[in-house]
Amino acid sequence: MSSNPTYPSAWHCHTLQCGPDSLRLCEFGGQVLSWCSAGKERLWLSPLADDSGSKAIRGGVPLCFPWFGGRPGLPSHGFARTRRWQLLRLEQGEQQAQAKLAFSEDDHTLALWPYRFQLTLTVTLRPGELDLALTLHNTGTESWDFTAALHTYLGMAPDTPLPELVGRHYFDKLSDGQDKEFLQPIAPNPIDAIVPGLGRIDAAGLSLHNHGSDATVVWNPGPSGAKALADVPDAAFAEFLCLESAVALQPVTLAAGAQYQLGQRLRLG
Ligand SMILES: O=P(O)(O)OC[C@H]1O[C@@H](O)[C@H](O)[C@@H](O)[C@@H]1O
Repeated sequence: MSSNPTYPSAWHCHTLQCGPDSLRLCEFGGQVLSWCSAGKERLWLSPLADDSGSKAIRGGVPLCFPWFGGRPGLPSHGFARTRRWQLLRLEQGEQQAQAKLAFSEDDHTLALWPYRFQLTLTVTLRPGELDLALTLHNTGTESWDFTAALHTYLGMAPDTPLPELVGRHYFDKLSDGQDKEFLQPIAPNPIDAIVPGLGRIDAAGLSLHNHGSDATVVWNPGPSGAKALADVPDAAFAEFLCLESAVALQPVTLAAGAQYQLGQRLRLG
């Protein structure tokens, strides 16, 4: 297993290589940080991302669980992105490379959310393709509800044309969930949209396929929002767009012993 010395040691990073394509991921948060395909970085990672290994990393693909969004007095987007995951497997290959990480309850998570679970993230890299599959397993004896997201930060301008979104209705988190119609271009205004459904989105030569989700979340803080975020450089709102595969509209109830999969596949072309 190779670890990556260029990222903070507190993140515990590893590299996947598949032919010329490469990917970096870390045990902290079970988070993918970088995906280089066809010679280009496809994700965005903030140069000001917290490097302590105790706060959420701004960029890559944070995993939100067991809730998406905020809850009074509890960590934003749950706790999965701020805990260390266990690397189970890392396999390199010319046609396919794969990593598997897992995360289960511990005393810290039980104090915040009193349920037993196992999350498994399978990251599969193929030439021109990244597949992310998050399996949620209820390992306890009672059912629990969750919302969740693969909070993907794409390294593309927020005014990138998104033809599948134009004209669709969304819930606007910036105005108390009001129903609005999606218009382009987004930038330079902030956007925080929960768009029901939407299995596939094309964005600047990249296609995204979401599965297991009830919505795609589109987020960019805009200039004023970026200024308010300590871990985003002021002008960097123009460098990324989050297109998230999410269970955000309706919590899913998972019975004891049951499993659920939420995923996103990104493909060039
Ligand atoms: O700053 P955080 O906790 O990583 O969240 C960033 C954004 O994540 C998005 O998914 C949410 O819809 C936004 O409301 C939120 O501001």
